[in-house]
Amino acid sequence: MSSNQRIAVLGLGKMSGILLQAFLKQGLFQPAQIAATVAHEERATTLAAQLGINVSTNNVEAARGADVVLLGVKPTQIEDLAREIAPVLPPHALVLSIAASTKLAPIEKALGTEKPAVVRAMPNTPAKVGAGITALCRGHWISDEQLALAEKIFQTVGRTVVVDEKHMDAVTGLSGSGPAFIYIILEALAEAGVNVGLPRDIATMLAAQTTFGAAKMVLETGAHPAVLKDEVTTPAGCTVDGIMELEAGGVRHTLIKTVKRAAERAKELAGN
Ligand SMILES: NC(=O)C1=CN([C@@H]2O[C@H](COP(=O)(O)OP(=O)(O)OC[C@H]3O[C@@H](n4cnc5c(N)ncnc54)[C@H](OP(=O)(O)O)[C@@H]3O)[C@@H](O)[C@H]2O)C=CC1
Ligand SMILES: O=C(O)[C@@H]1CCC=N1
Repeated sequence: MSSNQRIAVLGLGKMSGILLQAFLKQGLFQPAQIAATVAHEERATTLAAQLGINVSTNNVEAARGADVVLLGVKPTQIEDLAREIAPVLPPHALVLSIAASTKLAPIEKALGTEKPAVVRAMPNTPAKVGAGITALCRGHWISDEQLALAEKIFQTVGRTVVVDEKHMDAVTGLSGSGPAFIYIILEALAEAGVNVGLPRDIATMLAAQTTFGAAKMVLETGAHPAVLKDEVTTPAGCTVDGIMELEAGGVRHTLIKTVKRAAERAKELAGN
């Protein structure tokens, strides 16, 4: 970003905090280009000291004249926030909403200008280590250049994929919420390692690296996961006995229901 462009991060919570720290670390924005807000004064003071940026509780002042605005508040707060900042946003401002559930149309309507430029994004917390995935969908008046800018911003924290808005709740259930599901699976695998006699730190490292390695195999070979699974499964060996237990435990059914429920919840949250 050029040094005279400004970003406002409104609602500097867990997810937008991860993004902002990555932007700073990668040099996408310098501290002087950033203004952020939270709800509570004492949190604003702490974050300003921690991050060396301007953090306040004043959304209007933070958004005034901003080139890029990242909305990081809860889904039910997005429309009010958009209405609050609408009068001070320059016509060219690119608004990025990371809220689950809240659709583009009500955000565009709340901004009220003739052709507001809004991109909806669903990032995830592995962004913290540069291994995030962000799904983006373009608002009604987003130019190719603005979409490219949104992609560039989120590519500082991992991969991006552009989807139709109709897929955003499904994305939320799979990759937005997904890290939490994987952590539980990882924790259970580590517990399993402890159960068969491994020290906990070694069990956790084995579980995490195995998960990472398997994911990297899928991403880099492009092979179907079932083909990769077959490579591991020696006839009459150990793996197939393990797989029988996994299937008896209904892991597929449980994961399908898990993502389905999270995606349904994403439909409900904002109430639009
Ligand atoms: N956590 C995740 O993994 C992901 C979250 N999201 C989305 O990100 C959004 C935030 O979630 P998350 O980061 O988990 O939640 P947090 O509760 O951590 O963040 C919400 C932030 O909004 C601030 N806030 C509340 N009201 C206002 C206001 N009126 N003006 C300015 N700031 C305000 C809060 O301030 P204070 O700290 O002072 O209370 C808080 O910092 C949600 O819409 C969620 O759907 C999207 C993808 C992944
Ligand atoms: O739990 C949530 O609602 C948010 C959206 C995806 C991840 N966290």
